[in-house]
Order: sequence, then structure tokens, then C-alpha cells
Amino acid sequence: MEGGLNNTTRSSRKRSWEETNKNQQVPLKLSNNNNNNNQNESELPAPTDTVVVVVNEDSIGFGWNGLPINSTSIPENDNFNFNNNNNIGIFDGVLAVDQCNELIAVHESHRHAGYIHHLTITRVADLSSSSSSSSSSSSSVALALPLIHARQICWTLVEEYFDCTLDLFPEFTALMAWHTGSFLKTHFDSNRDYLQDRHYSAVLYLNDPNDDDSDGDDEVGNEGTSRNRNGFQGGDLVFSFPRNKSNDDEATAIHNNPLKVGSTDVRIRPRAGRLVCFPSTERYLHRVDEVTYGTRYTLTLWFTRNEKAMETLDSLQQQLPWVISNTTSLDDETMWLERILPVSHGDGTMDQPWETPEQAEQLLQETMTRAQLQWDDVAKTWTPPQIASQLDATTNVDKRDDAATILRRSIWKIPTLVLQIVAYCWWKRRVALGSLEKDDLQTLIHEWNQYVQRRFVGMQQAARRWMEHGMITNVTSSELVPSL
Ligand SMILES: O=C(O)CCC(=O)C(=O)O
Ligand SMILES: [Fe+2]
Repeated sequence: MEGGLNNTTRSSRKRSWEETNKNQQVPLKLSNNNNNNNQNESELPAPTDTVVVVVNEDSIGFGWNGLPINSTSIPENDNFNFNNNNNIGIFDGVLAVDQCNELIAVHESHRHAGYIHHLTITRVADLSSSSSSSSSSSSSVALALPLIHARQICWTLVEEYFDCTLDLFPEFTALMAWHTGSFLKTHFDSNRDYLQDRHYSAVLYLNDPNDDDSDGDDEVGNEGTSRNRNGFQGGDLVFSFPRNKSNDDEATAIHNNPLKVGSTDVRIRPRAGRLVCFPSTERYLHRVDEVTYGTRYTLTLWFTRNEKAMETLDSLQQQLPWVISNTTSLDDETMWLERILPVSHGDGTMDQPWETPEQAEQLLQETMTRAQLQWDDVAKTWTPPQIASQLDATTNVDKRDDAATILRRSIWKIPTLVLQIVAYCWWKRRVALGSLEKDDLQTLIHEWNQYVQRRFVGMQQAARRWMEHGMITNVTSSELVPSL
């Protein structure tokens, strides 16, 4: 079956962890004077400035728990070599400290050796392996849920920040623990042939450094949450930009011999709940300073514009029936589905009640198939855009087959959205959906609807953009985006 929970068209290229990450972080042969790479001692290093990024208090909105999300962009200026509108995004308060601690616990439950010394990782796939026995895989699914939830939040923020709404797909998601002694030399994140599909990098920090300079100490804990445990020292993320604003030739020269040009270091200190995102291109050279004490925890994500390179959650989604079957009260479930499914699938109808978990699963499959067919139909009636001529190279919408393809991508998100609300329920309320009190459920649905509203606003923006570019010619944006 096409679409739905069956991801036949998705991620045909299933790369193993070893293939994907082998040598991934072998540093480039470039260096600046401030890292550990071997230097040619006969050359005098050029000076390096350091800018320590301070996140201001301007809130850009509210996160899932109602906590404000603050953002800082490092402005383009003469010292930095930023490319067009691309920039480094920094968001604070993306997750509450308790949520970070949950993710740390999830990591600890399944961690295994990572791609450099003193690094352990837990991929989302490690939590949804279909090879486990059914009872242990069930509990792994539960562990995967907060990770999926966090991934969804970061995904949306990164898409919005880079003006790529509905154009990005997670390529890789993993929790990581950077133990004492770990570090990464200067590199960029698409620095291997097999990493070409990595377009944007995002790191969500899960714990605070415990040195005195940490500006995160009390503010994060103010929201009625406990302090983050497991502090660490060192571990700053440091970008190295060529000292002067430069063109491509100069960038090449810098690669050939960075010591001669000098650089400005942009130093970002981790903080629990802080998300940093940046393009994975060679202009965004960065390193991780050595962790000199303790363990630094991250949720590390890469995003791709290539739908085919999206990481697969197949085995996780196959276990969705188990997740659903753990919700017991029919009334509340029905109410939940009535609200969620039409909104998620955009067809506004529910012609089949959800009476059993099996029916729910079937309904989910059918609805998604229907949505897929609907989009296929749209694809036939739209005028396919001549994207290459209509879009210039700087547009985030890359070479596309047609606008419907882009829209259809949003369908892949639906299983994740369903998982997300279950995740929220389990991990925030500690109960299965069915056993929620009515008031709680109402709050939950309200929060969920706000979330979905935001996504639809994003869809509308995307639709407007596609219309501006002539990608959509014979439908209106209201037809394009189902009303709530
Ligand atoms: O953890 C960080 O701050 C950055 C990690 C990084 O650069 C990488 O994994 O490629
Ligand atoms: Fe990196």
C-alpha cells in the first residue's frame, strides 16, 4: 500500500549506522589556530577573535509547555562570512529541564558506542527495533515517544527559522552523551560524499555546564522544574568564521590555508533546553571543545531537503497498534480521534467510528491512504511548475518535481504527529490517553490544537510562497490548506 503507515516510497536508501557515520567526524584537513589539529609550526597563526553568544530575552513565542522560547540570531556583520540569509539560530527554552532529564534517561537506557572516543549514542531506531521481543519492544516504543516529541519541536523550529516550512525532513536523530575527554575537531557536517543529504544541523542541549559562567543556572529552573543533573565542564560549540566577509574564492583560500586568514570564533555555551541550528555547509565550520569534566548530553539532529533521505521510523510506526491498544476508555479516545484525525488528515470527515484499537489502526491506515490519493489527484490537476526556471538558486525550495510532491511530503509527518500526542500524554501526564480526566484531556486537546494551528499557518505560508513562485497556478491557498 502506498502512503499511510507503510513507508514504501520513503527512504529506500537504508544506510546502516556504520555506513552513515564511519569516519564521519574525521576532521577536515583544515584548521585554525585555536584547535587541536597539527599545525605547521613554521607558520605563524593568524589572530582569532572570540565572540561569546549571549541569548537575549526576546521571546519568539511559547513552547509546548507554555515556556517562552527565546531566540538569538547572530547578525551578519563584517567579521563574519555568513551566506545570504543563512545564519545560526539559537533558541532557549525549547524543552523544559524535566523533559531534558527524561531524554537523558532514555539515552542511558539504550546507549552504545558512538562515532568518536568517549561518545555514546542512542538513535531513534535503537528504541524501535523490531528485533526485540514484543514486551521489550513495547517499552522501547514508550521510550521513543519523548524523543519523537522533542524531534518534532526541533523540526518545526528549524523549518521556520530557515524558511523551509514543510520542506525539511529529519535525516538522523540521536541522543548523545559526550563523556569526559570527548571533543570534535573543526569540521562541517556534510563533509563526506555520503553526507551530502545533510542540509541543516541542529543540536538541542540537554544539560547545563556546571561552571560559574553558566548563565543558565537559575532561570531554567524557575519554571517549577528540577535542576538539571549531571553537569559538565568544557564542551562549548565553537564556530570559526573567516575574519573578513569574503566571497567564494576567499572561502576556498581559507580552506586551503586557514592559518593565513585568521578567524572569528563564535562560542556557544550549551544550556539545558537550548537549540542551536545552522546550515551543514562548509561555511559553518565548527568544533566541540573537549569536555574536561562530567558528561554533556545532546539531542543531535540533521535535516534534509531530500525526502528520500529521510530517516525511517518504520519499525516504530509498526508498533503503533500496541501504543493505541494501551489507551482504554472509549469515550475519551473517540473524542481524541474525532479531533485529531480530521485535522491531521485534512479531510474533515470521520465516516468510521473508532471502537477497537484494531479499528483505530485500520482507520488510520485508510485515512492516510485516502489523503495520499487526494494529493495524487491534486497532482494531476495542477500545472506542474517549471521549477528550474521559476525559482532561482537561492530559494529554499530546491529542484522539485511539482508542487504536489512538496505537499505530499507533509503526509509523512502524520504518523509522527499521532505519536506525538500519545507521547505528550504518556510522558507529561504519566497516563495512557484513555485514563485522563476530562479536564486534562481538554487541556491536552487545546494544546494539541494550538500546535496543529501553528503547523497550518506554516502550510499557508508555504502555499503562499509556492504561489508567488508560480508553482501553484490553479488552486487557491484556501483549497490547498484545509480549514480547521
Ligand atoms: O554537540 C555539538 O555541539 C555539535 C556536535 C557536532 O558538531 C557534530 O556532531 O557534528
Ligand atoms: Fe558538527
